Amino acid sequence: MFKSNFEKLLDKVTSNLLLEADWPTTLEICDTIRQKDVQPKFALNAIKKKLISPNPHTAMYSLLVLECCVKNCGQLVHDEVGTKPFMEQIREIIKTTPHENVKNKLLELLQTWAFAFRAIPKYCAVQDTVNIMKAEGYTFPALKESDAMFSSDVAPGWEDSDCCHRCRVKFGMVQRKHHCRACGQVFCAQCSSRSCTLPKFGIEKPVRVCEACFEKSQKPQINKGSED
Ligand SMILES: O=P(O)(O)O[C@@H]1[C@H](O)[C@H](OP(=O)(O)O)[C@@H](O)[C@H](O)[C@H]1O
Ligand SMILES: [Zn+2]
Ligand SMILES: [Zn+2]
Repeated sequence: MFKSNFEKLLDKVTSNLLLEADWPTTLEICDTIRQKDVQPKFALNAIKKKLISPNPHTAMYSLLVLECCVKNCGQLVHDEVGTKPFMEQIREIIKTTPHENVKNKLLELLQTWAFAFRAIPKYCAVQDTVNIMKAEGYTFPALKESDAMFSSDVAPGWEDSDCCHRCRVKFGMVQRKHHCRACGQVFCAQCSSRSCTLPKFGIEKPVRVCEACFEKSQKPQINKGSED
């Protein structure tokens, strides 16, 4: 049966033969999500399936993948994790998992995410879940605020418009829309014919960018270090 690169990587990092977490491959999984090689919803469903594995290693390693994705993939993953349905599934797993360490780690993650999302109303389902579970008598470990610092930029969402952001030509049957992966704006083919990698967004393969973002990518990065 055909398995996508993402699924192969996920099988690899959640193998019950592993003696310790395979962090390089776990980070590679984050990259496949950030590069949009895999849809976040699909990725998270696959991770959740591993989370309910009867094998304690598989379950725990998949939890480390989930933690890493939330830390490194930004809004792409937060938009899935911060939803009521996902939170209900996490609550269910906490109630039913036979693995005590998975249960404790999930409680820790819930609290960390609730703190990290405290100023983002659309993810209020996370704090609501923590509150409900506290009311149900679950005890949460002490919060380590350092764990709630989510790093890394993620490419911006795509804007929509009926004309090119640069030359204002109207889109139609002939003039097709295209998106710049660097700024997320919509352009005609002529204004977005270039491509380049976007390492700051974890995009290591050349993707379509607009003229302005291409020019920016060609300038040497102004290093913020001290002038030598
Ligand atoms: O091919 P179309 O039917 O025009 O559809 C467009 C392409 O999928 C574009 O991909 P691209 O940016 O990689 O070109 C995308 O940016 C647009 O939003 C879509 O409308
Ligand atoms: Zn244009
Ligand atoms: Zn751009």
